[in-house]
Amino acid sequence: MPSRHLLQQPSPPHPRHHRLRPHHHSWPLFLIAAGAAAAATAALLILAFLLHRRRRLRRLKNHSDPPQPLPADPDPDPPSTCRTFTYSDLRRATSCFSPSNKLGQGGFGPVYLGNLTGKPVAVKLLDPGSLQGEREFRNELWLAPVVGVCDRVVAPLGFCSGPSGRMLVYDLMRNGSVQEALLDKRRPELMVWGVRLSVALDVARALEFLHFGCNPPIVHGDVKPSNVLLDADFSAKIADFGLARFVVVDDDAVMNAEDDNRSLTAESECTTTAATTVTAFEQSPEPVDGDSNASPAVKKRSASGGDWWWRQDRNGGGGGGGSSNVKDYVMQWIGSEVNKERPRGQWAEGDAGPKPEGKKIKKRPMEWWASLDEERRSARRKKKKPREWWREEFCEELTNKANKKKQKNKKAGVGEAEPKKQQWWQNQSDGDDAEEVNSSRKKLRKGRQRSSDWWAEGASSELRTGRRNSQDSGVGVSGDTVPKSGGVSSTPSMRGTVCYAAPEYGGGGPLSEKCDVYSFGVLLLVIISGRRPLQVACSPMSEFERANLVSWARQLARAGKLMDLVDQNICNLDSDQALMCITVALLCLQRSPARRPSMKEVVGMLCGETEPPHLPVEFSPSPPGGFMFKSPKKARQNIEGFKIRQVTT
Ligand SMILES: Nc1ncnc2c1ncn2[C@@H]1O[C@H](COP(=O)(O)OP(=O)(O)OP(=O)(O)O)[C@@H](O)[C@H]1O
Repeated sequence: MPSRHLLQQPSPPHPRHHRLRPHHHSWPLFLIAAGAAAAATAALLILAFLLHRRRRLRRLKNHSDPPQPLPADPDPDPPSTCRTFTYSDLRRATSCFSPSNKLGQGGFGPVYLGNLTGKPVAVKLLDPGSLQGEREFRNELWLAPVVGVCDRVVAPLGFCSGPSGRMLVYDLMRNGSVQEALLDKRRPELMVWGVRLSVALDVARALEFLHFGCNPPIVHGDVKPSNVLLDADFSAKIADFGLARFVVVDDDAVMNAEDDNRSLTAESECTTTAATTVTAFEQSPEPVDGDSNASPAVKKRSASGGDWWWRQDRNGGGGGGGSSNVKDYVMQWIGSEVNKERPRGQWAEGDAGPKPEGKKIKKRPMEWWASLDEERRSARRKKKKPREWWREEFCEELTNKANKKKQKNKKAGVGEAEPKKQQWWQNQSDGDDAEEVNSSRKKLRKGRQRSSDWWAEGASSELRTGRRNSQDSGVGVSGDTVPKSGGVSSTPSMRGTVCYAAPEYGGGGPLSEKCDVYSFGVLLLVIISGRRPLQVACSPMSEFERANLVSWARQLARAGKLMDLVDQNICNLDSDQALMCITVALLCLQRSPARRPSMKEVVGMLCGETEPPHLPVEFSPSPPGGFMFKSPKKARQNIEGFKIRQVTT
């Protein structure tokens, strides 16, 4: 029989229970740890709440009374000529940005009428979060001391930059912009020929100053009626230097261009290859050069435009304010915007400087993200033959759509209508052998071309690429349906404004002085005709050909009826001057930048100081009967005859 002692001994714990049950010694530790964790979480929550509350209070305080002085600003130092204003100064000046004081709305933001101790001013308010406005703000400030010396330019008097917002202050131009005065309000003062001519001449002189009176030369980049402001006596001044750039001549490119020029024929159109442009804050301006005939040699820099920018940043700024923040800013901009908007390669090769060779550049996440799609597409394109790629991209989608439509029709009991025509793209990808399909496709293409020609001819290629563009951007509806005065922006993209941007610039070429010349040509036609460059007609088809001002002007030139362009409402018209102005405009609108005159030549022609201009060959009236001669001998005779007639007339 077992002893009592043995019976009372506890049985050994089950191994599983032993593992799961906490040892009775660890209980207090466990409780302490749990308590500490709970306390830490509570403390964190309270801290987060307090921080949030403090931030909210600070934000509210900022809105009611902005702090002064301004906090450390990452922007370049403001130019000495510009005054610094506080938010309260400008709020008071504009009666708390009262809607009744609103002068207009631009891509930058709204513009308000203000009164600074008796001086009337215009206050431009930067829309918060606007990248475009941010860039323009810097550009305007940087250029103010350079362009402000010219009395045909509206430069900022001062600025405000703080957590409450950014603002630029300008002299008030009492008669608003040419867009408003001429196209919207049709001011009677502008119905006098002499006033229109003087407006055109003022703008031409302002551009001449930018191109020849500044060193390095400045390209405005966005010449259009809403950027031409009229003061009390209708003198015109050019404004808005948000897209302006310095022209920097690239040494290496000059050498190459010189070499190239030796081998090029007289037809060469290569004048701008040696120059590149940089934004104002990428290059510190030099004092205005008194010599307005600065030769290209004077304009040369020791480093190329792109190289200069790169080096300046590596050295951590210098050059009068180019801080490393500028690079960060530009890089951010490139990452987020340029990849979307700019044609590939321009920034990488032109403005952003050379890439270090043999080293794979590590992309920032944002840049990588922006370029991912493009890379993937180009890799796919490389692997596949063009037709395969095309089929994959488009035909499959079209086929799917057609199949869906077929199924829908079947369900609805509708017979298949012209199946072959519907699926011409499938035939295309299957070998291009169906005669019928080919002809229908040709017809389609032909039709498309015809209707788009007039559009493409005058409007910038931006229109064709369908990028973000202005609301009015020179486009109007025929009749009197005009935008409400002062309310419509003509926001430019990063390549100028639709209808005013030179075709080579909108299409991805470099920005040069000749781009301004082209835009001036469009502006001149607008001033003479008193209408927008693109006027969408609602009425008869005869209006259709007049819709695009530039191509209509070209047509009229070929038909020898240029005077049809002149605004019927103009009084005291001087027909000779009007004809001369239209001819100058057409010279500026030549497709080849090299053939366009310089702004100096334009001023000379408009003032009557130089030879009256001749119509460019591309716009000369067609010879009677055209050039469709059957016999080459007869054709030669007729052409010779036409040439003689042209010279004598
Ligand atoms: N200094 C000024 N004096 C009087 N009115 C002005 C002045 N500056 C601008 N405005 C008015 O404000 C409007 C908007 O100007 P802003 O330069 O911001 O935009 P925009 O040129 O019309 O368009 P975007 O900025 O897209 O080029 C102008 O059309 C003009 O009517």
